[in-house]
Amino acid sequence: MSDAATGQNGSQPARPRITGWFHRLIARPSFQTWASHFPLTRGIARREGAEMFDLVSGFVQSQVLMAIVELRILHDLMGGSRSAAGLARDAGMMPDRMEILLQAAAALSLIRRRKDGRFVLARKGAALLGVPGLEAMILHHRAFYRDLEDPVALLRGEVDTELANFWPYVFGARGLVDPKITQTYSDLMADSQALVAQDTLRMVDFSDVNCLMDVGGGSGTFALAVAQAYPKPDLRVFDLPDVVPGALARFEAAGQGGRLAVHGGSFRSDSLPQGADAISLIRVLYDHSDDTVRGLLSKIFDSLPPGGRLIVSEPMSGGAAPERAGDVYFAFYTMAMRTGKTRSSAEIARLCTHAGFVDCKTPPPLRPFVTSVVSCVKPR
Ligand SMILES: CC(C)=CCC/C(C)=C/CC/C(C)=C/C=C/C(C)=C/C=C/C=C(C)/C=C/C=C(C)/C=C/C=C(C)/C=C/CC(C)(C)O
Ligand SMILES: C[S@@+](CC[C@H](N)C(=O)[O-])C[C@H]1O[C@@H](n2cnc3c(N)ncnc32)[C@H](O)[C@@H]1O
Repeated sequence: MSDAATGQNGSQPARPRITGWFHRLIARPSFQTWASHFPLTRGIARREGAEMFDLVSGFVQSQVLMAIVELRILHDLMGGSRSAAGLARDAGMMPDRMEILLQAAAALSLIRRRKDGRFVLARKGAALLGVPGLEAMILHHRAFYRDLEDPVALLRGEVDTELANFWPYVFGARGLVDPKITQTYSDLMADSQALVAQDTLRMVDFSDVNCLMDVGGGSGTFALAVAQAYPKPDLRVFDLPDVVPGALARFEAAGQGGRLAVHGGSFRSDSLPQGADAISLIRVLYDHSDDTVRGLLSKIFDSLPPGGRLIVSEPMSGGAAPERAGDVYFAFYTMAMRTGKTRSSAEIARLCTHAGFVDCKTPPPLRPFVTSVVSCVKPR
């Protein structure tokens, strides 16, 4: 069969001829002009145009958001309406420049422009303030923007990325890093865990679990969310030795100290303790290479009893059905980190099956930009 019939690499079926013809037609400026006027096609043409412009200008929208967060405009508006002149004075900026920023934020529905010209908070801006850790996450995107400055060079592996150094724990480098900086990462990770824990708990039932070990459980945010949602299970957190004391402190502060045991170690070099009948991996696999993941899954398999359950929860690629959060944001984020990758639920299920697990399940994600879940079982 020719390449035209099988696709260039022989693995994809060829596109029907009609599609190529159709795409050539759509790519013609004269057709676009016609379609933008013809009553049956003008709605689609305008919508596609607006979507395309959004794609083209998305980076400016993100920078507007960055300025709004850095200048704490949403916090200011929480106290009531403000004028551009007043906010400009506070920000050390010319009023006409602040007006440009506020007008942009209003166009993005973060704030609202009143008839008298003053600005007030809009629902989206208020909601943003309530998402745990989101402002800090937006501010840390400065490093990500710099890594993305030349995306082709990034894809070719020619960029010495800043994100590769941003999360030092990934290679267990905590001891080498200023404790204040380490605390910043831990806070960002713990805050951004809140929504992940919420969605995971809505997708997975832990009521029959006697002992859950959260591997790579950080400062215990997810383990504590499980403890607070379910009275029965004992909790364990396995993480690097410098990290696990944070989990003990979190459980103590929540009055749940008696339910947690911690294990300091590295899942690269140490075996995992036995005794848990369920193990969770929350935002762990996408930090690591396939080799590390294979080794970790095999250690988890060995440490679980027959019938024991593994729950993986992290943002995932859409795989056969590409998806914005996983395939744009998280895929490029993990690529810039250079240690791991964003995998689809099918890829994760394959790795779990390879380790010996069966009965892999993928519940429909509630918010793919927060997390997706794969769960599986060690055969009895
Ligand atoms: C009462 C009446 C009349 C009306 C009410 C109307 C109503 C119900 C309005 C709804 C308002 C509302 C409650 C909105 C809620 C919005 C929420 C919850 C939005 C949540 C947004 C979450 C976002 C945008 C999350 C973004 C997460 C990011 C960017 C995470 C990045 C994580 C990274 C980079 C992790 C890195 C870890 C590593 C290093 C890879 O391992
Ligand atoms: C992205 S964080 C996720 C933390 C937590 N599960 C969450 O979702 O917030 C990855 C965690 O894996 C831990 N980790 C990385 N390498 C590890 C290793 N070799 N052994 C044990 N834990 C490790 C890190 O310390 C960190 O707490």
